[in-house]
Amino acid sequence: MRLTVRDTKEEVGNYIAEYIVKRINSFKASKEKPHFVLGLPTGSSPLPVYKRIVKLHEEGKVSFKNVITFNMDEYVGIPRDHPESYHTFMFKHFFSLIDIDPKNTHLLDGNAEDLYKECEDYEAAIKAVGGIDLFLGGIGADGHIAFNEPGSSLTSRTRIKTLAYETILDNCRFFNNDLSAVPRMALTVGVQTVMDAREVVLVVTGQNKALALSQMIEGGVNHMVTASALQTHPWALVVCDEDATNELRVKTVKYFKSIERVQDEVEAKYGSATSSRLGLHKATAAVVQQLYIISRVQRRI
Ligand SMILES: N[C@@H]1[C@@H](O)[C@H](O)[C@@H](COP(=O)(O)O)O[C@@H]1O
Repeated sequence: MRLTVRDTKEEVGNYIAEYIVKRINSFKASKEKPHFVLGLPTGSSPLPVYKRIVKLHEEGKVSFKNVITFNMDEYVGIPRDHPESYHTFMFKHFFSLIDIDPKNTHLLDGNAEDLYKECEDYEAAIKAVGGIDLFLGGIGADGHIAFNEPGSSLTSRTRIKTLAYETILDNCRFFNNDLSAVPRMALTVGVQTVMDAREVVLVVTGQNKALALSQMIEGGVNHMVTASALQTHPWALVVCDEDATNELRVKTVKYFKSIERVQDEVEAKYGSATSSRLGLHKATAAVVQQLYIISRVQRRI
């Protein structure tokens, strides 16, 4: 797992937006795999990401013509056109502002007649398009990813979940602070559904996420902090702002910042080849070799 720290939530949004746009633009469509498949979250933290992607789209720097999306979750029992439904959120802040074909956007239907079948069909739909290439996620104050509340199985798949009281309290701000108006249940992709994505990027901003961030990065893999499962993902990136680092050890933050500095040096030296994992691997190997040679020369001196 990599951690990238930026000063503000806007900078976090810009960084992730540009990262995702780069991925979409470097995707090579083929007959077998004509679409880039993107997993998406709702919440206040990803808003700066969507804002920046929309801007890049307006500037003609990215198109969503060959992108398919799957959202992480949706409340059960509120109308699709409710101002706080995740359907409304996604169309308002993203889908209506880009050139995506609405047929290519997928959201769970929290009003489906058979909610179990809805969840099974969602997993099947993800599978049918070859899995998710990049899953963008947020984190709850209790460390949940999507709506996988504490105690969720780390091998869970799309299903119905009862929301934790902490999450209901957190989300109350979106429902005019009326606790009774917040839905008590949701449909959510499982931890394993997220883990199956080829790449996962997590947006973590604000002081209220600091404890969850330290638990997911410095604690062990634990079902009480479901986002910690990402520690075992082969390609996970967490991007946070300074406020969210408040509970991390200074050493942890310094460590990840140093990794980023070295990577920047490598990229400056080896250029765009490093944007691919293979390129980065080769470049890193070359740098390691150089450092080894330098250290031997120094020892002789
Ligand atoms: N189901 C969503 C999560 O996917 C999201 O990560 C979380 C944090 O939201 P916010 O970014 O508003 O703090 O809210 C909800 O619980």
